[in-house]
Amino acid sequence: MIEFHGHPSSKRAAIGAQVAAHLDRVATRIEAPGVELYYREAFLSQDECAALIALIDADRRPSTLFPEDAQADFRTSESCDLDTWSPLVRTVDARFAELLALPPANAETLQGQRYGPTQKYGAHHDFFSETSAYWKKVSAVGGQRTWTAMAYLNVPEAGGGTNFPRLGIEVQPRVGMVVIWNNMAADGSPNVATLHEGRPVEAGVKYVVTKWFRENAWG
Ligand SMILES: O=C(O)CCC(=O)C(=O)O
Ligand SMILES: [Fe+2]
Repeated sequence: MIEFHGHPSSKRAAIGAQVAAHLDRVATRIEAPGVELYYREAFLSQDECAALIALIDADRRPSTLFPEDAQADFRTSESCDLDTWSPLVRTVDARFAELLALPPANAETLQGQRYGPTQKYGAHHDFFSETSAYWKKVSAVGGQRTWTAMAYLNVPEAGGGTNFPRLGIEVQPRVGMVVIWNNMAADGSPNVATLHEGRPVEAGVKYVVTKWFRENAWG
């Protein structure tokens, strides 16, 4: 099956190599065929996780999809953009940028997400498809999404892992742990092997925060 989502890019290839070299020093690599995937424990403290959960509970509403045209049962979680001016969010934003050694200006607004029982985020890519109707719009504002960093704020009683079906890897939530991956292949083109899903929560609730980095300054 041919899945074309975009062309190689020397700029994105360079971002990939530079961030991976940095993460090799500050995070742990998960062996994954053809994908740069890392984790780091205790990226957020227990107190920070609890405070972020409170912010998400105050603001959450049914998640939207980007683009907005996918099936209704695909992303059933609730989510919100976290308040950029909150001191805690500013601290966490700065820590994400430092973790990846990427310019803070390239990061999208920190997104919080809550999954109750049965809720999930179906298999998707975080990169934008250059063949999509929205590509023109997003490419003018920040360009392609390169790296994703997602931190777990709690551990659900059952379910809720982050599954990469093409890698045969399912990451299990741990409080304060961050998972980081490059959505681009080595040549800077969108990497379909990064397909991933938030598995349904079977019992309890799951909270995460996600940071998506663009190739250029965003917003
Ligand atoms: O909740 C998860 O495990 C996955 C979330 C995700 O894919 C995202 O925020 O882009
Ligand atoms: Fe994702």
